[in-house]
Amino acid sequence: MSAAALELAGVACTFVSKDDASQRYTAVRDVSLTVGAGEFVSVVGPTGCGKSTLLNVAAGLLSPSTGSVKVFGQPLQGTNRRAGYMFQAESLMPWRTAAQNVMAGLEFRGAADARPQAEEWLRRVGLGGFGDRYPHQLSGGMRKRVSLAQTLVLDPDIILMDEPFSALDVQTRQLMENEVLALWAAKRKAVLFITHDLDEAIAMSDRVIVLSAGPGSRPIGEFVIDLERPRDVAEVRTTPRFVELHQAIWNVLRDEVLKGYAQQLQVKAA
Ligand SMILES: Nc1ncnc2c1ncn2[C@@H]1O[C@H](COP(=O)(O)OP(=O)(O)OP(=O)(O)O)[C@@H](O)[C@H]1O
Repeated sequence: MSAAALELAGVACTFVSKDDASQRYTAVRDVSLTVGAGEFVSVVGPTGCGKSTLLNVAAGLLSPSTGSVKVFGQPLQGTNRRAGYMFQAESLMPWRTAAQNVMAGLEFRGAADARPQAEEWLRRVGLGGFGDRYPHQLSGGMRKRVSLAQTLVLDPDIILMDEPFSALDVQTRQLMENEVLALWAAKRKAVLFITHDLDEAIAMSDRVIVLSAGPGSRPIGEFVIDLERPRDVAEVRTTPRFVELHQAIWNVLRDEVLKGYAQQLQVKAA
């Protein structure tokens, strides 16, 4: 059997306060999860449970306190060079045009054809002809498309996405989700997708992993999403199987979400 694209085994992450080393917080504990080559896996969980922490571990931006990370069977050391990232926050350089933003990573690699590749990817994400615009001259949805092109132009084998569309309005978000699915279907890269939106997770994924509330979050449920592809994220939500899956996953997630909110309220009150 070929190795998984990404494998986290027994991962725990404990953060130690800079001011007081006795102050420790274990965000995640005993996390084992895999993403197969070409598989689309989402992780859902209550706010603050450690979803981004796990994505940072997969990206090699954060070393786990215990446990191991393998990328296509090889232990991960340093940043994950097989992966591309798309985060929640705006990642575009405001002083560069859309095309120059998309080209940046290729230029860094010394690619001679950075400009035509960037133009081609802008076209694929529906922004052909917008390459000369600066980020402030684009809408939020368009900027996300540029970010998507910026990630995909590097042709990563693994795509790590942390709530990439959470800042978008519902319609733009659904358009972007469908575009990501179409691009994913064409290239079949491994995707680890973090979201707090269960509908989005089900509509997009092959598998949904549910994390418990923190501290010490860990996977408490794993669901295979057997909805037919290709999917339209808006239409698939109306199918009986989607509703069934939603109910089954929500049954596991509901209590954790309530715990997560209760903890946030305690932190605020303290
Ligand atoms: N560098 C850090 N130092 C200390 N604590 C941290 C650090 N990074 C994350 N945490 C804590 O670890 C927990 C998990 O954070 P993380 O951002 O991974 O959660 P999340 O599930 O992505 O949250 P959200 O759904 O709100 O985006 C939180 O309680 C957070 O405060």
